[in-house]
Amino acid sequence: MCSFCGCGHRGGTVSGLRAGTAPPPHAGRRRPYSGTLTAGPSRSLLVPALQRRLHPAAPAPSAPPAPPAPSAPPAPSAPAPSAPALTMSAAPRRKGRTLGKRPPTETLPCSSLVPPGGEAAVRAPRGLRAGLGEVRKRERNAAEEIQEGTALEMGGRMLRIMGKFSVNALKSSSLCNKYMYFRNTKMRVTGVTQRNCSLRNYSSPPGDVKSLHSVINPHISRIRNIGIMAHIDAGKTTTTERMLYYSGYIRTLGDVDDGDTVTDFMAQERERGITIQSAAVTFDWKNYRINLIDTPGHVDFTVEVERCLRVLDGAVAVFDASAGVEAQTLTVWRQADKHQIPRICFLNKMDKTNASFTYAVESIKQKLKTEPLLLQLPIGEARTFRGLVDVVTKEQIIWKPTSDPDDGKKFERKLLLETDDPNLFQEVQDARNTLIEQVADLDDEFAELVLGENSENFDLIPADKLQSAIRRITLARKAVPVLCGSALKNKGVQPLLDAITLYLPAPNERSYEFLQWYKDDLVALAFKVLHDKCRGPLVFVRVYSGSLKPQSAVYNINKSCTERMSRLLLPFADQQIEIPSLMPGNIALTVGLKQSATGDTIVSSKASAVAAARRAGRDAGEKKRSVSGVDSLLLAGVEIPEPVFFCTIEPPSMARQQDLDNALSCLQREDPSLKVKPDPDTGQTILCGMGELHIEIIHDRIKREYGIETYLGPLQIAYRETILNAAQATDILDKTVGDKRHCVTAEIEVRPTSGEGATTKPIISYAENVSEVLPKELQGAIENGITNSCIQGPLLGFPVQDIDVTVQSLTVHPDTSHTMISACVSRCVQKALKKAGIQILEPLMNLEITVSEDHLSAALADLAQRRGNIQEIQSRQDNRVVVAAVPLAEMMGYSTVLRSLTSGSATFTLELASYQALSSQEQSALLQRRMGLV
Ligand SMILES: Nc1nc2c(ncn2[C@@H]2O[C@H](COP(=O)(O)OP(=O)(O)OP(=O)(O)O)[C@@H](O)[C@H]2O)c(=O)[nH]1
Repeated sequence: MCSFCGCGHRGGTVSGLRAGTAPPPHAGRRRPYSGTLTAGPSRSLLVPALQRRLHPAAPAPSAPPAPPAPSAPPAPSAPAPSAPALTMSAAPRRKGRTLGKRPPTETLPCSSLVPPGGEAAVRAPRGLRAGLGEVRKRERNAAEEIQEGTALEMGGRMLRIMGKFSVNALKSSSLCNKYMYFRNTKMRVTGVTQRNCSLRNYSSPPGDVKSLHSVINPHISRIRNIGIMAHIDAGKTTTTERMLYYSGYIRTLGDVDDGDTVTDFMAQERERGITIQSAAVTFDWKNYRINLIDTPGHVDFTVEVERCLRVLDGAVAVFDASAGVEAQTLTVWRQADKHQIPRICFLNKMDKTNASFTYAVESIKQKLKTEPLLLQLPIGEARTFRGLVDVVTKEQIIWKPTSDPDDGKKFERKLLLETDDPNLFQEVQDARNTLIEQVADLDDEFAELVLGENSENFDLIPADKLQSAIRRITLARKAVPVLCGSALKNKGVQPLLDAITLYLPAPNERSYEFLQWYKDDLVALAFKVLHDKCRGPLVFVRVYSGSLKPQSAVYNINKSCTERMSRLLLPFADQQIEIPSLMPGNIALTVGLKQSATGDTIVSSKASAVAAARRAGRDAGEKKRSVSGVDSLLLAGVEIPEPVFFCTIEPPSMARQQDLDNALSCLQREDPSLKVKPDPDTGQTILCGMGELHIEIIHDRIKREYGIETYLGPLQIAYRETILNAAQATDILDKTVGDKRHCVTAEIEVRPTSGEGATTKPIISYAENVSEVLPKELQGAIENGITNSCIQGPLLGFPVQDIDVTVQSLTVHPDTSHTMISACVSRCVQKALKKAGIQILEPLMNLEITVSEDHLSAALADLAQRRGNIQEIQSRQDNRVVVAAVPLAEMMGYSTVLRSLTSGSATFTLELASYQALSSQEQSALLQRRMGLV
């Protein structure tokens, strides 16, 4: 039994659960798991089970000995088993029968595909690999047993069987000539060959020094809450995967291109090779606890990045060393500035042709306007990149292919001597002197040291003093340490991990103003919600003060409700471990919180919130403020930008509308940038998103995760409306409902906002004669009416932006309800807006295209046809970067066009810049289109 959800899934509880965030294997997603524990222990056995794995030598406490499983994978330290490999043939399968002549069976000798002991060559097409679950299911039905670690050849490709579903040792005779199906492919096992296949043996934390206490609650000074952020494809996920590997939490390296990394666990992520959802993983590195969040790089998921930054104490900005600072890097860098997050830069992809350390550093200086501290220098570049020199200690770190596979675990670290490489030695010497001068300029304490006894010889300055000064500077965000490496080639990740622990802050080194009002009471922020089919919503929380305990009630300030949390889980690499408490500074998953959504503040009780509100009120000089009125008590939520695309979404039949509504509300809790609303005219459900990819992914998730095949209407642009002139209107509402007469007379003026803004929140003011007599309780009803009328503009129903609204006069009959006041005010504002003359605004996007010189003119010519305004053409190594402003309406399906224009060599990013007015012809053409006249 699955001990998490109580469903019938058989398999290890601890090791059987997926990466950080995913459901158990039976949920049908994600790769299968190796089962170091064959039968799921009960909840109470979780901690002892963990203890046993941490101390493998210790006898199991009271659990009955598990029956010997013939297929159980070896202990982590044991050599990989020698498992037989299957050879299969593939034939197309259509509607349940094979059409035409069966293609000849091709049997390749396994040895030609899998090098001895080599997993590296076992590369299956992503789709096929994702479909192994299917193969496995068929296998089970056919009562066949395949051993984990088996290599399976399919269509001439070798596939690894990654799940554990063997009972008997593999017998070629019993498998040969049996058919299996995968999607439209019928496959036959034609041979079984004994081969060594290394196992991906997940989630056995190294059983060496860690005690249970350190696993659960490390000292706060040893916690690092870190995010990995960058432009799309810079290598965040690859770097994260290496970190998990070197810290010992996964046994084999996953690969983005193969779709088997720990943090990219959604089917869509694995198929597309991109990160869509941030994933939180916890691991330990040299006695430090690292809670790491891998964030998406695509601009459509910027909100996801921002909400993660909210709970981070530090970040690693990853760069493609051949491209330097790219468009999305700038965006996330600004977000990190906003949240005052200390950062480290990691120049990745140093192995790439065109990689240039100097170019990347220069672009950090120029574009990010920050001071880079070069803590490392590369040894070689591009193909010759083989290691780095630590500028602080003057040690060279060289990765030599000493092991097979060359996983980068082993490297040589020794002092760089002049005799080793005189040029490099001089370069390092110069770089160290420059670094010391930079640090001395930024840190007074270090300056004293440099100017004192060591002024004559910088070589005498101890490395630890320099490191401490670099730490202070990084924490104060006066400069950023820069490191380099190649995650894919397994170089530079261990020094990066060291730098994270050395230079990025612990939670107690960050200051949060709100903590003073809570004393030591619990304050936590829910920063991510996932829906697990079995366990319901899983809410990721970060604790700022106090402690969280399972089976306890907590109070959600945003939702004003008390909720019960049933369990607390640590997302250790790709498994979730139940813990008895969560201390300040730490991040964990909670089970049981049904109401909490992303961005909600959680405290221990309502009384605690009220007490904190009172203290905050006292501080602000305002006594007796209500809890709801104390915004400062809520941890700053994430600003969600307005979506730029929308489309209608329909279920396959009316009977499934309820299911669709439910799926959408779950997805909205996970993703606050997704907006869902009914169309006021047609009653259809409208889906609003941040981009084409965002909506496509949501559509796909509804199908895969909720089993609803929905129909999307054409993708449309979310325009905005504004007014051209000031105007005034009067409205009278006089209605008798029952025995009550509701009577309101409102006179309201609207004006275009004078300042720069692009805000859809109207600025509300009251004429002096109104504000003097207006009872406080009516103010809410009036402001509701004004805000509601601005949500849907009078011309096309788009939000109205940049307006000032002044209530000139208001007369209210004593019996009038607040709803009637709101309705009258809303109608009055609509009247005034119509009189003021409506202008439609369209989203204007910042477009950045990276294109080779050969295709530049084709891309520019195409932009000219799209009303594009080219602002700049920069050089980036051998490529050109075109920066332009283009209306979003012209960018539909642009990726396909650009791909064909540039033979797939160009890339682009699109980001909302502002809203610009449509010309009168464009506006009338749009009106006609919307009315269906053209
Ligand atoms: N040559 C080279 N390629 C790399 C390196 N690191 C990552 N890559 C490749 O770059 C591509 C993108 O890698 P990811 O790790 O998915 O990048 P990412 O930043 O996580 O991407 P998103 O999450 O989609 O933004 C993959 O094809 C990787 O194999 C590296 O050090 N060198």
